[in-house]
Amino acid sequence: MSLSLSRCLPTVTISGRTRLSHKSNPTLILPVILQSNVHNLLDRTQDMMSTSSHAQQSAEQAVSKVTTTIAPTPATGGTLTLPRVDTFDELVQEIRRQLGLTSGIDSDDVDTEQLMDSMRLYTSKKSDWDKYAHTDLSRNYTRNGVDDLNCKANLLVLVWNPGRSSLIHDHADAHCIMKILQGELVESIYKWPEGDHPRRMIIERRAEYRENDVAYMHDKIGLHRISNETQRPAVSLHLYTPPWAAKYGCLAFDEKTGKEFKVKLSSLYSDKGVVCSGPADHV
Ligand SMILES: N[C@@H](CS(=O)O)C(=O)O
Repeated sequence: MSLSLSRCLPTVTISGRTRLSHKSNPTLILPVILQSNVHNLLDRTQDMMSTSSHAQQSAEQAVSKVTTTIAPTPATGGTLTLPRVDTFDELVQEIRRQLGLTSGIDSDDVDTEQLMDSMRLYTSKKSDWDKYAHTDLSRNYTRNGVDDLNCKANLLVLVWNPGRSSLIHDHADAHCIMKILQGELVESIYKWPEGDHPRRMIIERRAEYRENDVAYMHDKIGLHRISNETQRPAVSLHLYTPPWAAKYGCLAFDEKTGKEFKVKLSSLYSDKGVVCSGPADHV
């Protein structure tokens, strides 16, 4: 039973979530219904055979089998079913679908946990995304456009040179989700500077990420800088939604004084695999 279900459903269930925000989407409803049928079956089985603890045990086992078979659980929470994401292109399609379902590009419309779950479901494969991953040793990193997701976001592949970092910066009130596609990156999270006096910026914490890790950042959490502290290039996928930084730029900060300055983020090193001309204006 578990085998045939997993074969016919190209989906993955995230266990423990109570929220089902894509009620209108049949690709999501179908597995949810099927899973709820299994639960109905269990209820009925339990009603009919309430005196038989053996039957009850088997029914419970049946449900747990289905859940574990169609439900690797990268996140915690109730029950939410997401499509499988086997390739980079499928991940882009899935992000497009999720952002397309929101009512606008207001930051509050975005279900960042679901986007992060889909990013987690994809296992990085270099041949999938290599055409976007342009390297330029004269820069700290390159910003390579993948998709603008119906103008609702920026999806970028960043290629980080060894020993290089971004500036400390904000995210223009947008959500930033980052998945490591190759190598390792370190995120240093800083407090927003307070007061008018120049003062060294305070690091709140450091996080180390490896291939396939997914991280989230927003101005409400603080400011950050990403660094490649290894001797090898690293590659990361960044989703910015809404695309405010590309539209309006973002703020960067001097680590020693906390002084802020505006940075444009509208130009790309390459777009959809094709190298663009023009100077870098990124952080
Ligand atoms: N936000 C930076 C990359 S990172 O340091 O998060 C950028 O888009 O260039």
